[in-house]
Amino acid sequence: MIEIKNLNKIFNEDKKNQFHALKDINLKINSNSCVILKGISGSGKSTLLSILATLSKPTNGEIIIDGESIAKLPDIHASNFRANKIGFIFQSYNLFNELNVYQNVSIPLVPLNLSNKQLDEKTSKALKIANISHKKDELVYNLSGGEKQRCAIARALVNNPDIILCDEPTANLDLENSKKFIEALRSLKKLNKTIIVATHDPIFDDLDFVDEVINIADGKICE
Ligand SMILES: Nc1ncnc2c1ncn2[C@@H]1O[C@H](COP(=O)(O)OP(=O)(O)OP(=O)(O)O)[C@@H](O)[C@H]1O
Repeated sequence: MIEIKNLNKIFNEDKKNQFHALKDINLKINSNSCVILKGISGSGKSTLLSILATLSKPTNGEIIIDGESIAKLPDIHASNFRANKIGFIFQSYNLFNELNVYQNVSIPLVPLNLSNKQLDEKTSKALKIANISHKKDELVYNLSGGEKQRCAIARALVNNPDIILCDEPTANLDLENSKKFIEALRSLKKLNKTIIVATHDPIFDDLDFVDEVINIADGKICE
């Protein structure tokens, strides 16, 4: 269970360009559920996801994930938390073009100090689930958009995280690849992951495996 309590994010606090991006957010997200966080550009979706991923800290408020308070974790604990619990799929994939698919997918395992055998087993499994094993030796630079997305899915899965966060995952995909991404999400749901997708893409409307749609506007949750 993810509990968000009275969460606020103010950028550039006390400066002329201060901006209140998240305003008193309160949410409960059940484990193994798939939630769509819907809102127009600039509504605060990415800000909320990056705080949930411990990639940035809130100005105030609490986030409790499976009983652990994560909002103010010191950086070293935050990176351990991420390595064990979180898979993140970014809008722009955030892959290293000059590395091959296998190398990109195995990156989140580096902090875990695994043996080569364990590293290979986990990486191969993630490549298989994301249906990108056949390109494992290819440089990411040479992949199509849909293949880059599948590589990003494999990287998000490689540490077998409980929680998968997706930020505008279909923004750079055509309709066919967007539909394939939806089917990949459906499979992740069957693997009992908790999935949060931030999007304004109508393709996520009315999906049978989505448990809840949360609307966000101007940094606030709309009831
Ligand atoms: N580092 C920052 N400094 C100042 N303002 C910021 C910063 N990051 C985000 N913002 C502002 O916070 C608001 C919310 O941004 P956010 O990226 O969370 O929106 P979003 O809903 O994800 O938008 P999009 O769909 O376009 O990605 C925006 O107005 C943005 O300009």
